[in-house]
Amino acid sequence: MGNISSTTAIVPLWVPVAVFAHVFAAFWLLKTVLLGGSSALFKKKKAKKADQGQPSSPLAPSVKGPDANSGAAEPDARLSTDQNQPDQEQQTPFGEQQGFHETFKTAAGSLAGSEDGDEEEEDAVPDVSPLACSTLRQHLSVQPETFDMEWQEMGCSYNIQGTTKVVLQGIWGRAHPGEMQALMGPSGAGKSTFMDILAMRKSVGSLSGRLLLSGRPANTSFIRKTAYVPQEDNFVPTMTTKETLDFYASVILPSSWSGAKKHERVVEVLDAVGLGHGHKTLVGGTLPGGLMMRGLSGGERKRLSIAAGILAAPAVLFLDEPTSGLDSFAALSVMGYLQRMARAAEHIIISTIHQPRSAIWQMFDQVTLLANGRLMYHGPREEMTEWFGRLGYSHSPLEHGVASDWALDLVAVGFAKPAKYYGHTMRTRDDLAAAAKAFMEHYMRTQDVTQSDNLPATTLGNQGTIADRVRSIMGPAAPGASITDIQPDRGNKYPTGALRQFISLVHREFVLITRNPFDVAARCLTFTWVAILIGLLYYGMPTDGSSLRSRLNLCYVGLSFVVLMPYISMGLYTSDKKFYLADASAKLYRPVAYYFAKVFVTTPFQIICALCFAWTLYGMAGMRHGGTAIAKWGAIVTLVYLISVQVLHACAIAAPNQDTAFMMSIVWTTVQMLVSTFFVNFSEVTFNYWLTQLRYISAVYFGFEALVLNEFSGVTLDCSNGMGEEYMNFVLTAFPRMTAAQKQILGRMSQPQPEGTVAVVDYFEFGRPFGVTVGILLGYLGIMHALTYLAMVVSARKEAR
Ligand SMILES: Nc1ncnc2c1ncn2[C@@H]1O[C@H](COP(=O)(O)OP(=O)(O)OP(=O)(O)O)[C@@H](O)[C@H]1O
Repeated sequence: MGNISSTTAIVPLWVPVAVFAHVFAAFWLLKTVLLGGSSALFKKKKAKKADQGQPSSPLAPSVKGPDANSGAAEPDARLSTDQNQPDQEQQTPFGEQQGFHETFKTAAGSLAGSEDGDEEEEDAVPDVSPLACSTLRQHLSVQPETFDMEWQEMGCSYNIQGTTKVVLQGIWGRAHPGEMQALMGPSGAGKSTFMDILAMRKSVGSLSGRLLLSGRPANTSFIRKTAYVPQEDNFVPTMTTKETLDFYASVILPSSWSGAKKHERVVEVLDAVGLGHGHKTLVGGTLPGGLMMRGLSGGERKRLSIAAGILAAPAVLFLDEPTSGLDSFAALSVMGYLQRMARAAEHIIISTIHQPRSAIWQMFDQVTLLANGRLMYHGPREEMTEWFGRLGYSHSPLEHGVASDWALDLVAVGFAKPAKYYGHTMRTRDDLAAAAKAFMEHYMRTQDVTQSDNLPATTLGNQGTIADRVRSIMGPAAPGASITDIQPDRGNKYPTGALRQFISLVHREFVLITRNPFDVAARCLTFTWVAILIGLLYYGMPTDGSSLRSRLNLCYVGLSFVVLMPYISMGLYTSDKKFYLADASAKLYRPVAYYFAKVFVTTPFQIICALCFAWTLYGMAGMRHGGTAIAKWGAIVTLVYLISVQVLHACAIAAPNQDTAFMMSIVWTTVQMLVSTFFVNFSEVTFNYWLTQLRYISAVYFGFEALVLNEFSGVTLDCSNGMGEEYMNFVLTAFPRMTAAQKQILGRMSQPQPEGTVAVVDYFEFGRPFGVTVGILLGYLGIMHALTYLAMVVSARKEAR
């Protein structure tokens, strides 16, 4: 039997804990501030360097920013280092208005004025001359495997409530190393579907078709030779460009590569996309929690995406709308770097693109135009207008502008197209079908289509066979048709092992949370300040029986705070889901590596925050003295907090949106707090007693029991003055349905006695051993982790394309 000490507040506990919390938070805040500051300084220096057009390494492109072009005195020097080289880009046999040089000159010159003085603008267009590209090629440490691609009769259909919806049919084409291919079409034409099939990343729908690499059927190893750059990147805003690529290098480059080789590759790729001078620049963007962090410009960010895409030297790089969201000059800059990489490293680039400006349009070698799931054109960019001219749809540059815009207008049907603006154009699906059929006949006639086992023979000039072929192509795609060589790799999809991924993810998670001022630092301070606020209210609690109510309340207040506190982080949990799903769709790492890394990094910080709260409050209020009691209080409060965090995290992942996540969490929290026995003793519930069984899912119920036992068990409060009228009235009002026996206990306590035994533990019918409660709470936490993980994996499956 111990006594509650007559000295109340435990100063040696709460003061060091509160000081630690502030130093801890200040440390992380300072690190973040210094990081942001150095980045800002760095950016200024970098802007100067870019203005001077000084390459920082042999790989850095000789670039000119908008300012450098404004004089237009020597614009072509940049693009034609080798004056003797014939200018391929100017070969526009079918009447394009401007060559690339000329268009770029005009565009860059006109933009220069508007960009003047803008220190943020870091974009520049690289030198894409053959000499510059071959110089770059010589310096690259890794060369991608090169092969010709040929795809035949690709299609996709979905079974929707028993009916077959054909979204893509009869798509043929080819691509060669170093080539830039544009994939265009109106919205819903099937561009994403086609690109996903071609990239072997499509896992839903009935797929058909065949992919040949240098004449041989592709197998699932093809997926490792490709990279996919999505429209939206998924970078951690608080990482630098170098750290970002280091992370990608660690998870996508083969484990057999040494650290030095990976480092070399990261540096050369950053140089190649013109980011070599800003290794320490933060990526920036919106942090989970809403804070905007200054970082890369839109164009630089897109170039970083491209750098991540080409890091593993893929033979084929697929890009989804690489210029979306960029201003005109940044878009030109990004595409310039892309073209340079395609030429230098002989990547095949296949990119969806919407309404490219003239200069960008002319960077493409080949074009695939889709409409309504059909192939309208596939071939050289400069021959597209000629082809449609043959069908009677003529392009007039003066009237219709850029050929790409005109082609998109031409194949867009389903809305009024006044002849005044559109001239002779396609208006109906029948028009599209007729044009697709004509193109297929043309393609079969003019292309040396590779024979393969699954496809009927097609030979140049064999009209009968071609007609058969066309008929089969133009018919609806056979439901359920699939050819194995375009199925996604379902085996070992990851280039690195789970442990390697775990280590890389631990580093990224650490940076993600410690550099976010809303995360570690703010949370630690909030927990401590709230504890101080509550502690001030309870500071100097008496040590006799009159403190019974306060001590009991504090047990409950401590737990209710940690149950409610995770709500301030709901935004972090929902953004975490978005973040994970984007990476999962890119199949960057195993879900289990991600989950363990997340738990491994976040749990210690959560424990620190919970303990700062628990012990500051405990010490200030002057709860039961003694190391064991203090440790037990800290353990229970922390466990309930971890459970609460995990429940909210699980809700954020399982729910389709944040509002639903809030609703699910609030139901759980209500149960936690109501069925904790603090508000109503279970034996007093006469109506709907079954509801009290919900206690078994209430972490607060178990936690409250442990804290009450910790505070009162084996303790004798001095009741020599009795509890007094005030406390008696409080207890009677708070527990109106008391049994006669309970009232008797209370009556005893109300009388002045030399030493009164506190009957709180008896009243609540508490008695579970502390170890059992801890075991139950740990089990609860484990189950919540399992459910969160399950919800994560299920959500990722639902996102399958
Ligand atoms: N899982 C699916 N189930 C049923 N239909 C689908 C599914 N996914 C896509 N579609 C349909 O397939 C068609 C082609 O879609 P896709 O996303 O490939 O077009 P897109 O050309 O990329 O369009 P956008 O430019 O708007 O992205 C659309 O009509 C779309 O509604």
